[in-house]
Amino acid sequence: MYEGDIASVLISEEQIRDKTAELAAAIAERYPNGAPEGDLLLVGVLKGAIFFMTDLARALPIPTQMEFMAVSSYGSSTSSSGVVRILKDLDKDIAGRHVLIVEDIIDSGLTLSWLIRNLSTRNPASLEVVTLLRKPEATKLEVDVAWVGFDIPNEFVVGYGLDYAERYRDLPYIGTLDPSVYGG
Ligand SMILES: O=P(O)(O)OC[C@H]1O[C@H](OP(=O)(O)OP(=O)(O)O)[C@H](O)[C@@H]1O
Ligand code: HPA
Ligand SMILES: [Mg+2]
Repeated sequence: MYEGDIASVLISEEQIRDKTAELAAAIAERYPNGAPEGDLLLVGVLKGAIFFMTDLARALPIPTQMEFMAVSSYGSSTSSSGVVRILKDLDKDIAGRHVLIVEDIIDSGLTLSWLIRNLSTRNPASLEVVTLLRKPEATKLEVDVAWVGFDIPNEFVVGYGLDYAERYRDLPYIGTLDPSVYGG
């Protein structure tokens, strides 16, 4: 699949599975009796977080509900446009709910810092973040994140939900993209 486009496998399927189980156990400790004001509400950030969100929900030993929000700042580029747009808002009110934002990656930090600010104004009972990946060298805006799966080098990655121009999301692992694909 995608022969020649992937320069290297950075994180294997098995590593993703093990890390998801580890994160789920850590998250469950934070909500020992589930969330008191109704089930924990997972807010997945489309589209990148879809695979992580569904795997995490199934690994969590506490009841959860799911909402999705779509925001976009990358389009078909490998760097953030700097402008975050809501493409799809939450369907439900989150006031009084325990909310866990589920992200695939924190790169510049722009998307998440914007999202935290936006969701905070809706008065959730608590608001935490779990991200599978983070690029510490690329982060421009520090974001308070409770759980991070992997810190990775500052390279453009694809797979397991992450795209380049909408491609490669369906890869089961996370890999680096050969620069020839985006003309680098
Ligand atoms: O920390 P940042 O520099 O803001 O980058 C992180 C965000 O960028 C990607 O989303 P994208 O805008 O590509 O939308 P997508 O998930 O639909 O691919 C990714 O899924 C994160 O949401
Ligand atoms: O490295 C990345 N890959 C894919 N999408 C992204 N969005 C932010 N950073 C990345
Ligand atoms: Mg994208």
